Amino acid sequence: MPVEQTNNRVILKHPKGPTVELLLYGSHILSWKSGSPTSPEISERLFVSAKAPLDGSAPVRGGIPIAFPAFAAPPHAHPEHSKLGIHGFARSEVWTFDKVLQDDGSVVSIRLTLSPTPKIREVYTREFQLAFVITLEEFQLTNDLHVTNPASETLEFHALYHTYIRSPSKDVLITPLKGKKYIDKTDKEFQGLKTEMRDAVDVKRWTDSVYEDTPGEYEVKWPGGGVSIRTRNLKDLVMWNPQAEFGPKIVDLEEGGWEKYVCVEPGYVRGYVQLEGGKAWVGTQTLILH
Ligand SMILES: O=P(O)(O)OC[C@H]1O[C@H](O)[C@H](O)[C@@H](O)[C@@H]1O
Repeated sequence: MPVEQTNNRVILKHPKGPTVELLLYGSHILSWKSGSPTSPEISERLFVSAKAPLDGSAPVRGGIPIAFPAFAAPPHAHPEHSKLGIHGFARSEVWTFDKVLQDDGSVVSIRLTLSPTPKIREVYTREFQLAFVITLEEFQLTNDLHVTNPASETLEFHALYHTYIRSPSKDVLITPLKGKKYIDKTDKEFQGLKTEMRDAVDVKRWTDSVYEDTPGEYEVKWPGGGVSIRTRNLKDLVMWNPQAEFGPKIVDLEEGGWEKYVCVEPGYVRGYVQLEGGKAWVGTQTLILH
């Protein structure tokens, strides 16, 4: 079976060997195992902390969390987001497995959905419908977040994929961000925009940078591996790794976990997506293995 469902998980199995495993909680992708064109051995491509609870008691530290409708910590600037926790509610609600969209031998694709629940309505009063489409191919994984606004007034939101790419954080380099403006959240004295001067960005030090108006296509490289990221409708990019400076303060991050990943997070987080009543928006990331 190309798609298996248990109580709380869904597993996609590509006929060539790659798999994706996700929790219904958060529609949270926990695992993407795949070979690449240059190294056919199937291996894990995402990082999940060994200390992450996977029982739905808290958002998962690792994999691909979805931030919606607000990115980052309260206090949120948007009045409709004032009661939301960090990164909004999409990553901490149980989604519904809707259906298999495609299963033709080269592509396995499924859709999950989320609509307002009583719990969401306690903190967020706007109407919305979310659909998350996961598409697994031999060497790539695509995520499409569909946001529909069934109301008549414009819906304003952030959306972001908080992707934990398994990689040696001391060696990883991300391009092309030179010349791009960003907020350095680790710099408590200066919260204005800085300009990226580096040809390739590393995360050797504690990094929490929100780049705006980025190219939408990125290369994440390290000796012996790499991932290309292609995006659609996600104009910003967040880069995050706490390193030893901040990592030990994160209770659900395993000791030394910060050495095993880089978070490269395509999103729309500077300003809000403005979605007119009755319309839909799709934000896409595709991860392509080298
Ligand atoms: O701990 P979390 O809620 O998962 O957030 C983890 C990180 O997410 C983003 O990258 C933010 O820019 C960081 O400031 C935050 O620390």
